[in-house]
Amino acid sequence: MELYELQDEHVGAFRAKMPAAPEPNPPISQLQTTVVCRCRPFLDHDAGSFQAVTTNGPNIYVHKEVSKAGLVDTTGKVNSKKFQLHASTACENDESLYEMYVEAVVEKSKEGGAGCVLAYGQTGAGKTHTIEAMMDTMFQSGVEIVAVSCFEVRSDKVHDLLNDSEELKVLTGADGNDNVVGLKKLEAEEAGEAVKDVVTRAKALRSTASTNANDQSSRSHAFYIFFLPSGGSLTFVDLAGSENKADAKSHSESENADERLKEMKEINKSLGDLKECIRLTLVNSKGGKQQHIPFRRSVLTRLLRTSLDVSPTSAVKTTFLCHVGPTRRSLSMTINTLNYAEQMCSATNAAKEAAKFKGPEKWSPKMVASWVEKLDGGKYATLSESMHMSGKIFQTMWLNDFIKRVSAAGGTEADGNYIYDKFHDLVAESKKGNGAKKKGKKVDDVTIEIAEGKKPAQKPVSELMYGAGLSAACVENS
Ligand SMILES: Nc1ncnc2c1ncn2[C@@H]1O[C@H](COP(=O)(O)OP(=O)(O)OP(=O)(O)O)[C@@H](O)[C@H]1O
Repeated sequence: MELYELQDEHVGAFRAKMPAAPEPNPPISQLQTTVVCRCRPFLDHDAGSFQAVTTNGPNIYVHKEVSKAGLVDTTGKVNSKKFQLHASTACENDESLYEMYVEAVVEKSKEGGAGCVLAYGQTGAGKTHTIEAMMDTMFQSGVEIVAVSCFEVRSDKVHDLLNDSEELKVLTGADGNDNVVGLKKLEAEEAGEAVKDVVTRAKALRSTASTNANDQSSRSHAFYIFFLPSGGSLTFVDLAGSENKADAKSHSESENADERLKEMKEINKSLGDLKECIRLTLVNSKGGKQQHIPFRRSVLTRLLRTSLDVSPTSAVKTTFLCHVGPTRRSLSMTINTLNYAEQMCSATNAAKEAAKFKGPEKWSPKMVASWVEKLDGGKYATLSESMHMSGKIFQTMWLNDFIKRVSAAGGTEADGNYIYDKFHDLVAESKKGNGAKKKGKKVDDVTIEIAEGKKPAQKPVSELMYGAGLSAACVENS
């Protein structure tokens, strides 16, 4: 028996012992940003390498051979490392994948909102396969499309895939959003061909090349934008794959070696910028000192900015489909992809938690009284009864009036000063985004309620950048 077969047996035993994954709560379709891992099936060229990825609901395990002092265990033992996203899938067919993770995004666009489905991951992991299958399934399901635009981002420049790869500029509008200017928007009835065929034509113009990992590797980031009768839009993004040294080696042996290597560096740079934005999005969503997120570092991150908004009130409903290869051969890239996917997922979850936090100025009278009761271990508990006023009233109250109130309840001037200062500190804190989340700070166990059903008004798609639907002003009709 070959070693990889023994290793496969150990992975099989690991899978057999795995408990059933819990149902996602809340259901995936209710998330504004969803991060899913898709592991592509085994292909002929994977032969000779063991199955290094196990998917089980939100849990993804990667497996690596056990080795001691540089020697691989010859009995085939494997070690496992766990990652957690919103969901994961291995052998799901394309239709099921669409139903589970893409249909809700399409529905949002049908209602007039903005949706984005984005494929991320290493080269050869199946991004193009998935994005094309998701678009095809959408066409087959009869979604009505009124217009389409397609472009690619190559070497930090935008090229119109419906207009002979014409180079276009990205400009920042008065609203701060970045838009591709002059992009061709082909109306369905004007096109004289089905939208599906328009997309096929656009795909043919996209730059591809052969690499070690993939015969038909995409050398650019492709954006396909569909405009729906509701005014909503839906964007499918097929990112170029991140590459490792082995792929770089194949480039150095190819005919256009210099060009290929330059291309690879550009792709890795833009993906590096994207990773940095994801990393800092996580830092910021955890509260604490807010960091500058360098969205402007590359055209890719400028254009993905609204789709990277992980807050539950984000204007764009987004599904990130992170792709990994199934074998041991791609393990280091798989771990890298999952690390960033996990950061994105954590950022989404942290932003959701942060949104639950209600600043003290929004507290009910009961919450204010409860806070005073527990302040400094109950030192001011006897005054809490006289504190039945809303956080809003407390915030606008003058100090002398507050002290009078405290004195009437039997407190001292110093008590009044102290409580007044503490409350205003808390208001300032929450405005900085730190709120109750900041380490060492507690809003003294006051129940922080979620402002249910109070979502900010959705911006009309026409005001948003491409990811949320191309700004109508910036798309030139054919
Ligand atoms: N779910 C799948 N089912 C069957 N075949 C698949 C699947 N995913 C990927 N493949 C096959 O794997 C190969 C690589 O897939 P694909 O070109 O989509 O990778 P990619 O991630 O887009 O790569 P690159 O970044 O290099 O463009 C292709 O031959 C594709 O047909």
